Amino acid sequence: MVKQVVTTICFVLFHCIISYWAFTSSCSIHSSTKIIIPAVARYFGTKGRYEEVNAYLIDDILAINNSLVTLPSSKCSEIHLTAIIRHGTRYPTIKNIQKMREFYDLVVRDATGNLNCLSEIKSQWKMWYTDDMDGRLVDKGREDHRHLAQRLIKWFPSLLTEENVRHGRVKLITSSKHRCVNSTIAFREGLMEGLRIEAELELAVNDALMRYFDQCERFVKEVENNKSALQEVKSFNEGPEMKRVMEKMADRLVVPFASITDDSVEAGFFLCAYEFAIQELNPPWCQLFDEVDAQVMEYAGDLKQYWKRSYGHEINSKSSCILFHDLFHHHCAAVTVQVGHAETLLPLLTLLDLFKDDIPLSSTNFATQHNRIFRSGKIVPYAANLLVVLYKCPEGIRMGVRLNEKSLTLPGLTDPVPMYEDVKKRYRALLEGCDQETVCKINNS
Ligand SMILES: O=P(O)(O)O[C@H]1[C@H](OP(=O)(O)O)[C@@H](OP(=O)(O)O)[C@H](O)[C@@H](O)[C@H]1OP(=O)(O)O
Repeated sequence: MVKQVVTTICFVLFHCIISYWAFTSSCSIHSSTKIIIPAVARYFGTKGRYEEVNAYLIDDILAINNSLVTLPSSKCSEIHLTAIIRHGTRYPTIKNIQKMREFYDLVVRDATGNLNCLSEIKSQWKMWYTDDMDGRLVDKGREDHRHLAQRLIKWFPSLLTEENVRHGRVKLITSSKHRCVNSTIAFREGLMEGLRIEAELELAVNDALMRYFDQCERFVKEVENNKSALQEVKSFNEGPEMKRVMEKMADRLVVPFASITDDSVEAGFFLCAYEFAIQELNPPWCQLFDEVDAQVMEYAGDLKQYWKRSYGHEINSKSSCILFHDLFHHHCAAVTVQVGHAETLLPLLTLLDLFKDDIPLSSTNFATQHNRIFRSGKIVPYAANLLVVLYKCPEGIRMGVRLNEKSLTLPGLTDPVPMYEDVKKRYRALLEGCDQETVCKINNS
């Protein structure tokens, strides 16, 4: 009898353990100690965290990884740093909040699937995003910039100094958008905290430099206001890969296929991405996508960036001529920090011929682009940063370029820290041309 009671107790205990594990493993997963990263987090594109690009930061947000950076000889000293930085983690824009709300309402109203996550979405999760959030910076975004400032002090201790701050040799420039202004304020706070000082440090709004795309008439006419400029994106969203994602979503929710659109699956993917990026949760929304779905969603996002901000149209990169020239015009500052958008960085990186695949991204070659170089989540996650350093060496001035705190070798050059003169030779055509007024002029021909 005793043996039977003991066996029963063990069986019940075992069943409880299994069912607890099954529940947590199939839905939103909270761990009291570590953040559980959604399996699809690497596919969030421009909605992705900076930590997904530099995973060592997850354990120590102030760590710097010297093995990722190539320095010139120790006889060289840093004389100038330009840092062009995307704002930190933000809320969704209003257009996406509205899509997310619509999808949430559909799931709550119509979904009858028996996935554990669906019951969590229907019984626990509440739509908390409101239109007024519209792309504003979140607390995590302030942290992104505060921490980046403190890491840059560790990377450049001879440039980011109390003396340079107090003598006006550190300049802060920002886009007028609230997420950029607030990121720059957070960056400044991180700087003061890292240097352990309190000092006056003005920030200057400069949209001609940080939002040049708004003022480039040819870009506005030929891309921003021209729906056909993103035809590849539209075709992909209407194509077989996206259709399969939509079908699988309808099957998981057990709703009519016709009620799931490409906007629905994008909204669901954004709910997953934003819940993780903003609250560091692994939300039930992420369980509605498998890895293949996530790769398709990532490619749709990359197609948008490619055709609207990068190699898709020449004017995309040419619209950044003003920022390109500014990069080679060394203000009297020791450090220039410029805070903008993904669309501030991507055209400039394109103008420098960086992240260029041999085969253009199109609506019909997803299957062969799995190993593409152009992955927006790797290039411009939240707080992405392009660092251009000038070094004074016995042999002359050298230039080092880093993206997201990793050294980059400029295309056409072999030295990871080339002579400045060689860089200027490599980009001579742009330095002698690439006149903003000329390239942005609408050809009335
Ligand atoms: O899809 P949304 O509305 O989020 O697109 C945003 C841009 O976000 P991104 O596509 O880069 O994730 C936003 O860029 P950000 O760097 O400021 O986040 C951009 O400023 C905003 O206008 C939206 O871009 P769109 O091209 O107008 O859709």
